[in-house]
Amino acid sequence: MNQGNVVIEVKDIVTRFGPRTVHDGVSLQIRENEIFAILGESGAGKSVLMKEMIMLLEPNAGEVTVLGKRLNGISYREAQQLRREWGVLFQFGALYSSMTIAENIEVQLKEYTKISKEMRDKLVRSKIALVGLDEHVGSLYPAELSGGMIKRAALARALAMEPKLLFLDEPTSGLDPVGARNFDALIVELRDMLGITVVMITHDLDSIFSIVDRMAILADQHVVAEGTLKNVLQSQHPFVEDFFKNEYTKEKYMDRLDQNRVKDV
Ligand SMILES: Nc1ncnc2c1ncn2[C@@H]1O[C@H](COP(=O)(O)OP(=O)(O)OP(=O)(O)O)[C@@H](O)[C@H]1O
Repeated sequence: MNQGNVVIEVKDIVTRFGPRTVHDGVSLQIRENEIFAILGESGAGKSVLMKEMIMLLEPNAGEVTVLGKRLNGISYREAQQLRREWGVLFQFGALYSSMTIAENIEVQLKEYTKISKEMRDKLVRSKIALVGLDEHVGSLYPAELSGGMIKRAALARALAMEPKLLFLDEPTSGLDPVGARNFDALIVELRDMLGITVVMITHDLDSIFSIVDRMAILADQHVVAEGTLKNVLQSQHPFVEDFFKNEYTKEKYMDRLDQNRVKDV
């Protein structure tokens, strides 16, 4: 597995909304082929940071570079090209309710490519299979699917353009424990099979302990810890202490914490 090249670089980002400063010099690097998590308490600016990576928001200062392209001052043409390189799974699936699952998956293929209807149908079928859904799901509407199926359908849509990067906003939230672990396994499988890089916002300790390669902790307008679980656990920042070193976590994940040999845990 190649986990060398930096595919996303965030450098000294400052983000303000009116008088509120959300980021005040946020920097991090995400490498090719890794599963990278953004952690932090509610309101820490995780979603805003992800939106800045996918050009839905612009920071007040600092630089974001994605796949070698600086987003500051990027031309319309380059921005459109870059948008094809990523897929995004928003927190609540965000499928179009008036379209079937197949039509939802087809949206970007229609918008960004000139491929024939027959080929689009083939691609849609292959994406539905890729995320582990049954072929007939393509003709159903979002309202006819369970929460877990909606997540998978939204993932199929995010993968429609065969992106290099996959952004996931709390992918396992709202899923039951079995569904959440199955979804984690799917993310790993897709990363391995497709060679993509995965960036996810998560609060899910099971995901963090089992599938995440590296992570960044956002707090106090900064990245207060970044790296592998082992690196992050060395931090004594109050968020890290509360999130990873509380009694419940220590008991439930004793093995993983022991493997990472953290002092005072
Ligand atoms: N478009 C916007 N306009 C004004 N304020 C915003 C906007 N987007 C986000 N904010 C503010 O920025 C802060 C960070 O929001 P963000 O959604 O990034 O938090 P988060 O870390 O993702 O939280 P959560 O875990 O609750 O989703 C919040 O105070 C939010 O109200």
